[in-house]
Amino acid sequence: MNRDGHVETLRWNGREIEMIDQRLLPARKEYVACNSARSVADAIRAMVVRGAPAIGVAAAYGIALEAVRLSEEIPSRFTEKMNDGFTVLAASRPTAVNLFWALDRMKKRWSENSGRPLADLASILLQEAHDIRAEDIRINRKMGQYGATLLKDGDRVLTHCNAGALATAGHGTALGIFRSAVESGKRISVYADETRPFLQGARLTAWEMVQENIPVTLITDNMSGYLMSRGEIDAVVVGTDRVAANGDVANKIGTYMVAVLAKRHNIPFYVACPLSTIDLSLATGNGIPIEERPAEEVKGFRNCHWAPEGVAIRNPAFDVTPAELVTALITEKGIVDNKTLTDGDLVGFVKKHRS
Ligand SMILES: CSC[C@H]1O[C@H](OP(=O)(O)O)[C@H](O)[C@@H]1O
Repeated sequence: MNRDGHVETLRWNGREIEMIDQRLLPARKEYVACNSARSVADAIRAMVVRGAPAIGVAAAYGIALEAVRLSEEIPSRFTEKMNDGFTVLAASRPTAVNLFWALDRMKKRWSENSGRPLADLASILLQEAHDIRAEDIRINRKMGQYGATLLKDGDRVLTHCNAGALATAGHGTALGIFRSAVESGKRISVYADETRPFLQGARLTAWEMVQENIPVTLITDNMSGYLMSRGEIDAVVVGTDRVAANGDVANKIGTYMVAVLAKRHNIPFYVACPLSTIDLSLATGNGIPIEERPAEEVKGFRNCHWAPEGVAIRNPAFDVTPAELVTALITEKGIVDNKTLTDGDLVGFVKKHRS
């Protein structure tokens, strides 16, 4: 646990970045140490570390550690091998824009200091990774404060997948709003979709909430419509991996279904969205790359397979919710309501607030 008493998704041990192996939770909480771009890329692809902001932080450390390693071992091939490091990290997962945002920020830091001795450059890049990690926690806390104003005492709030401390450097985005609401004295209760096939909800969100005694009820993905129809859900709050300029939202597969059901039942559908997750280079959600993950993940779970051999399998890991279904984006700079989104004013909001 870190100073805030929250789980420490990534921690610096003085020479490597350690990250919780989220494939093992909740049964086991174990850290994996990474010391290079490739080892971080492998951890991202295998979902040792997952969640858009956490992926960005991990990638930043992957670049910094690559610089440290190359400056000590093969300084003569520093530029060539650093570019290889950027390439392997960029290829690890396609949907979360935070990965590319972090890589761009590290590349900018590199170019600003390219004339320095390699050891100094490596130190500067390592400090940049530390800063990205610390900023992420601050951003999540600001977002949490804004989002908590949208929840009422006693609200029953549904969430999908895990947008918690485990998906970030700490506090979480959607779950950060829940934590901030509880810190402000609101007695909310969480309904967590199990989120097949990787079970981020059943394994990670439920674990985070139970750890902190925030009331949480686990449901299967096909139960949310029933609970909404019975008036048992007051709001939905989810995270996101990439938001297009028009407000279309990419998030874990199944989010779109939840958004359609929320609209049908007049339940507010909020998206916790750091500015770093907004991709103004894409006009609409049609341009967001959707990761297709291994069929193995759908056949069963871990060593228990229930699908017959030979069956065809699809496994898109994300879907896109159109802006018209989004009640509001909750950012660290304030709340962007649906009218702003559908009027096309998200671009202006981002340009005004993005430093
Ligand atoms: C706060 S971003 C969390 C976001 O990332 C998850 O995807 P994955 O577990 O595959 O990395 C999911 O879309 C969450 O909403």
